[in-house]
Parts: sequence; structure tokens; C-alpha cells
Amino acid sequence: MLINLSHKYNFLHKLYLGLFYALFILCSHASYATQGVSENNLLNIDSMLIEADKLRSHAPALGQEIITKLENNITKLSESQRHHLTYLSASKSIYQGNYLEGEKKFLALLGSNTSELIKFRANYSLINLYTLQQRWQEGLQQVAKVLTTRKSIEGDEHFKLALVSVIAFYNQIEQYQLALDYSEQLLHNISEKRTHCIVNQLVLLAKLETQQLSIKSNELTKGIEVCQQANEPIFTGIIRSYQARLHLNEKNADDAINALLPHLNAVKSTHYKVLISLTYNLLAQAYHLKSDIDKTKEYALLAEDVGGGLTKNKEIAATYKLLFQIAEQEGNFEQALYFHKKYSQATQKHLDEVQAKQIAFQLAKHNDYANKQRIEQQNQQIDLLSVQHLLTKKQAENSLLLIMLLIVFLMALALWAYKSWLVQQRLKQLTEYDSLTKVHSRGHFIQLAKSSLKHCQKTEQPLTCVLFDLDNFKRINDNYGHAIGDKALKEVARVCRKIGRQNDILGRLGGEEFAYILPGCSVIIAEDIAQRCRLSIQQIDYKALGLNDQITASFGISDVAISGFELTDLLGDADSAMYASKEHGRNCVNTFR
Ligand SMILES: Nc1nc2c(ncn2[C@@H]2O[C@H](COP(=O)(O)OP(=O)(O)OP(=O)(O)O)[C@@H](O)[C@H]2O)c(=O)[nH]1
Repeated sequence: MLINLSHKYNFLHKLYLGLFYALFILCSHASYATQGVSENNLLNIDSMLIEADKLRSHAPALGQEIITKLENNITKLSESQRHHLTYLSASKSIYQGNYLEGEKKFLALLGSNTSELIKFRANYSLINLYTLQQRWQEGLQQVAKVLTTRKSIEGDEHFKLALVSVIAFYNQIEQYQLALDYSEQLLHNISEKRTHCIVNQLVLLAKLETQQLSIKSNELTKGIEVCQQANEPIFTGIIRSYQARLHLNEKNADDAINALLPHLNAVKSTHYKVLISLTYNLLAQAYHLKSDIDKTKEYALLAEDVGGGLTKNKEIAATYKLLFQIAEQEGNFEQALYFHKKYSQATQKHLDEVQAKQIAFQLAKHNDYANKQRIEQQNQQIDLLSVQHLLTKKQAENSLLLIMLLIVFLMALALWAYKSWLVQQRLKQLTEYDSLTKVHSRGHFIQLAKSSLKHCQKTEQPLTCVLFDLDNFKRINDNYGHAIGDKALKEVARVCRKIGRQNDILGRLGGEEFAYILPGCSVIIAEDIAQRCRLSIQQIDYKALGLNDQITASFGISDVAISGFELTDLLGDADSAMYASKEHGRNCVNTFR
């Protein structure tokens, strides 16, 4: 069972971990001349940081020298320069294998107030670190972080590098289709040769693992060409190993050997043990297919000898399987048992790793689903809140509308009430007062007089009535016209009104006849008032009215003490007294006795 499984998984799995490490250390093997860093360079810290950043990839030894120099002069750096240096120092720590230190520095940057770009770089560098350390869950979280924050990053240089990290991570966690999906955004957009070679290799691996790569397609030769142009023998060698894999899958041992053997020296000269061990292993498998036991044994032992360090589990399992099979064929059962044990151990470790990756990925998927559910639930709550808010707003609007309607209604009502009051006042004025003379009309005068009589009777107060009628008024009308007559009537009413007190009731009984009700007044006072009225009428400036003669009036006074409290009697008696005045030559006062 274990033997079959080891066939199913090819060497590429473990190779990739090594490859990933190679992404970090590759350039440190390059033989760039280290020129040293002069003190003068410190004068321009910004240039040094940029230089170190550049060299970090192409000439890490020199890059690290500049970083160390800057670290030793940290006090001369501004805050933003320190942040940049921390990023470079973190990368340096990882190159040197001090993963914990590197991670600490990246995390410190993420918690600082550094620029979004440095944070983005720290985030995708952490993807690389977690991939190296096989910390899948944390890696998946970092991938999600990088993919969601990429929009805020200006320019696409760093976005491309971040995508390379994401694709490499997905390959490593065996989510090859995802790796291919993301590589599509990248593949046609790279101008830099080295990155183009790395991405090509990543895409070819993902295609190989998803059975989308055919030995007949020219993708592999193109990939080799790209990496040769980029002067990248390790990646070239890795792509050749894919060629060999495909030939082996088709049981074509000779082509597999031809793909590898002519380039074995180039592979060896990389000193990259992972690739060398893999190449030996594939050669061993090819010779095993050809039943060439000696060669199989030779290359398998070489693979075992070189491998170690970064070459692990699945690859190691494949090598031990071959060694076990050969030992068994040779009848060396003790050795066969030893290799079988090694093979079983490596296979078990590999299976544990596969399981760990799958669990991490499923967990991340589950968390993602749970997050989506939570976001959906939150959105629903927000929707509900906004509906409630809308409803409250509508209710408030409706209430406001209602209040406004009520106010308008009340205002209309008040206006209507005011207008009615005005009409009533007008009507009252019309009915209670004589329109010409503005004294009480006959009807209202009678009403008021009766009520006053009642009150005086009740309170046993005296009350007198003064009735007066203009003298020869017909003559005024006839000689001067009705209009002049009206003016004379108005003037008479005006002067007499001034004489009475506030409670006295002056009314026009009809034509040129007026009456005063004087509550609480004795006959003596009434006679005084009547005389004053008579004189006032007599003194009217008749010429100003257009008359040639004085206006005069005859007065009659009655008293409740004689006439009683019946208005008809009171007025009748006053009328009699007034006629007596007319009889006595007019313009005089008479009291009914
Ligand atoms: N201009 C005017 N004349 C009125 C009004 N009401 C009544 N008269 C007139 O008043 C006159 C009253 O005349 P008479 O009743 O004969 O009395 P008189 O002419 O005053 O004579 P004596 O009362 O006897 O002094 C009439 O000519 C009426 O037309 C009025 O509102 N305006």
C-alpha cells in the first residue's frame, strides 16, 4: 500500500519546499564581487537603502553588508528610513536562517505606523516565510491579507512579486488550480527575465500536477529557454526534471535519461542539493524502468547521499523505495528491511504533511465560509437597520407632515375665527350702533336701557331719562338738503356724547330724536346734563356746517321716582316733557313732574 502511494506522488512535492528556499538563497550563491561599503555612502542613507533593496535579490552578500552598516548607524536614520531598514533586516535574518527573528521584525512593521507599501511587502514576505516553515494556516491567512490589501498599493511591481509568493504558496500547499488561476494575471505581464523564469517554473509545476502538461507541448522547452536566458541553472534543471517526469509517466526511460544526463554537470555545478538529489533520483527511476540494477543502485545511492537537509520525505521515500527494491532483488534482505523501514518512515511523514496541508486548507475554507456567513448576517442586520431607519424617518416625516397639517388647519381655523369675529364685530357695530351718528341704535338702546333699569331697580338706585329732539329740523333738510342735515345730526351726537359719563346710554330713537339714560342720576343732575347738551348743540359752529341759523334742540326729562321702572313709561313721560319744551318755544329743558 505504501509502496503504491509513493508511486502516486512524485518527487515534485518535496522539491518545491527546496525551491522555495532557493527563492531566498539562490542569489547568495552568485559570485558577485563584493565591493565593500565606504563610510561616505552613509551620507546618503536613502540611496543605501535602495541599493541594499536591489542587491538583496541579485547580490545578497553585498546587500547584507550595506544592511549591517545601516544597522550599526541606526541613530542616523529617520523614522521612515528605520522602517525600511527593519524590512531589509528581516529579510536578511531569513536569508541567514534566523526565521524567528525575521518574523518578529515583519510583525513589528505590521503593527507600526509605517507606509502601506512596507506593510504590503512585509505581508507577502511573511507568505514566503510561512511557506518555508510549512505553517500553512498562517500562510493562508497571509495570502488572504495580501490579496485583499493589494488595491491600496500603488504601481504593480510589488503586486507582481506578491502574486509570485501567492502562486508559490498555493503550489506548495498543493492547491495547483488556484496557483494557475493567479498565474494568469501575471504570466504575460512580466518583463524581468528572472521573475519570468520563476513564474514559468511555478506554472509548469502546477500544470504538471493537474495533468495539464503534455510532453508534446513546447511549454517545457520554452520554460527552459526563458530560464537559460535569465541565467538560472537551478530553475532550468528543475524544468528538465518535469520533462523527465513526463517521460517516466509514459514509461519512456530513454527519453527521461536524455532529458537529464547531458545536463548533469550543469546541475551539479549549481551546488543545489535538492536539485542534484532529485536528478539522481529520476535517473535511478529511469534506469529502474530499464531494469538496469547497477545504474539504478548507483543513482539511488547518490540521491540518498546528496539528499538530506532540504530534500525530504516524498522524494526521500521514492529513493528508499528504489533502494529497498534493489536490495530485495539482490537477496540482501537485511538491507532491504533497512531501506523499507526508511521508506515507510519517509512515506508516513509525507502523508502527515499532505494531511496537514489539506486540514489547513479546509479550515481556511471553513473560516472563509464562516466569515462570509457572518458578513452576510451583518449585511442583513444592516439592511434591517436601514429599513428600520427608513421607517423611522418616514414616520418622523409623516408626523412632521401631520403636525404641519395640524398647524395649517389651526391657522386656517384661527383665521376663520378671526374673520368671523370681525364679521360679528361688524354686524354688532351695525346692529348696536347707528351708522350715521355712531350712538346706540334704537333697538340696542332699548335693550341696554331695560337692563340698566332692572339693575337700578334691584339696587334701588335712581335713574333718569333725557329725551331731546332737534328743533325745526325739517327746515334744515328742506333749505340745505339732506346731506347738510346728516352733518348736523352727526355733530349733535358728537357734542352730546362727550357730556355723558361712561355708564350713560345715548341712543338715537329715530329721525332727529335722541335719548340719554342716566343710571344713578337724580333729576337735578339730569337737568344739568340736559342743559349742558342744549348749550353744546346751540354752540355748534353752524356756519362751518353750511347753515345760516343755529341748531337747537328741545329737552324732556323723566325720572323713575315718578315714571317707574318701565321703559315705555319713562320714555313716554320724557317725551311729554320734551313736547312741553317745544310748546314753550323750543331750545329749553322741561322735567316731567
Ligand atoms: N337729514 C336727515 N333728516 C332726517 C333724518 N331723519 C329724519 N329727518 C327729518 O327730520 C325732519 C323732522 O321733522 P319734523 O318731525 O316735522 O319736526 P321738526 O321739523 O324738527 O319740527 P319740530 O320737531 O316741531 O321742531 C323731517 O324732515 C325728516 O325727514 C335723517 O336721518 N337725516
